[in-house]
Amino acid sequence: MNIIRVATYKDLSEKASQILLKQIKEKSNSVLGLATGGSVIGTYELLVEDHKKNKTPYNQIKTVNLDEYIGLKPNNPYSYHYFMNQYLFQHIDLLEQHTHVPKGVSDDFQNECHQYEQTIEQLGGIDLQLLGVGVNGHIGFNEPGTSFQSKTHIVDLSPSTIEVNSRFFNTIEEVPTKAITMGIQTIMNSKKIVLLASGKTKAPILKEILKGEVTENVPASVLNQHPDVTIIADEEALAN
Ligand SMILES: O=P(O)(O)OC[C@H]1O[C@](O)(CO)[C@@H](O)[C@@H]1O
Repeated sequence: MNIIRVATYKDLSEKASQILLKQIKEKSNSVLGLATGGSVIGTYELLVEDHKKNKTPYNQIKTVNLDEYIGLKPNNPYSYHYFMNQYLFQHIDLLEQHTHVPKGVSDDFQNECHQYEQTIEQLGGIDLQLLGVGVNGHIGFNEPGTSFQSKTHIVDLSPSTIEVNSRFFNTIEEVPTKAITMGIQTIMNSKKIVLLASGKTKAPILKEILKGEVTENVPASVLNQHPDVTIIADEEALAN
């Protein structure tokens, strides 16, 4: 595991955007695995700024997102589809048909999960997967106890996740209790992984991950078994 220590969230976003831009420049048809949540907003803002200034092309880039809340349509302002359009997709020349976000509304979720895995396979796999990490160690919405062999599946969100993510909703009651998420095996099949950890709330879980012990109680600990993981963490997240 390669740990890049930075001072602030701004520096973390700067570093992450540089790594993504390097990937895009080296492989213009890269398949990027994308995340949502607070950790990645600064990175997406810098990619948009770069595109406006330097016209970095995204027209051959494909994207696959980690997760989506069950019950939220793509046009719901609280959905991850909406998040991605708001913070990234609508500001760059990425083709909509090249973006893939798991469907939060479907009459056959088992098929949706299977189709999502098929999509990733047909794209040739993920070249670079961007991750945040939940305070309980979740990656995507893979909560503690999720099998390391899991593929895209439906999850019951943990109380901790519902509580923490309620900050993006009006009330905690509005937070969906289920989600569709890439599985841990799906994530681990990515060629490269970049995990962002910012702020003091992530210090305890980051310490767990960096211990090196691999346990399904800490989903992100599985990254210790991946050949090409970069963790970008700021001082607060690395404070013991
Ligand atoms: O970056 P945040 O908002 O701390 O979220 C961390 C993780 O939690 C999720 O938002 C799921 O709750 C992931 O998509 C994200 O990587």
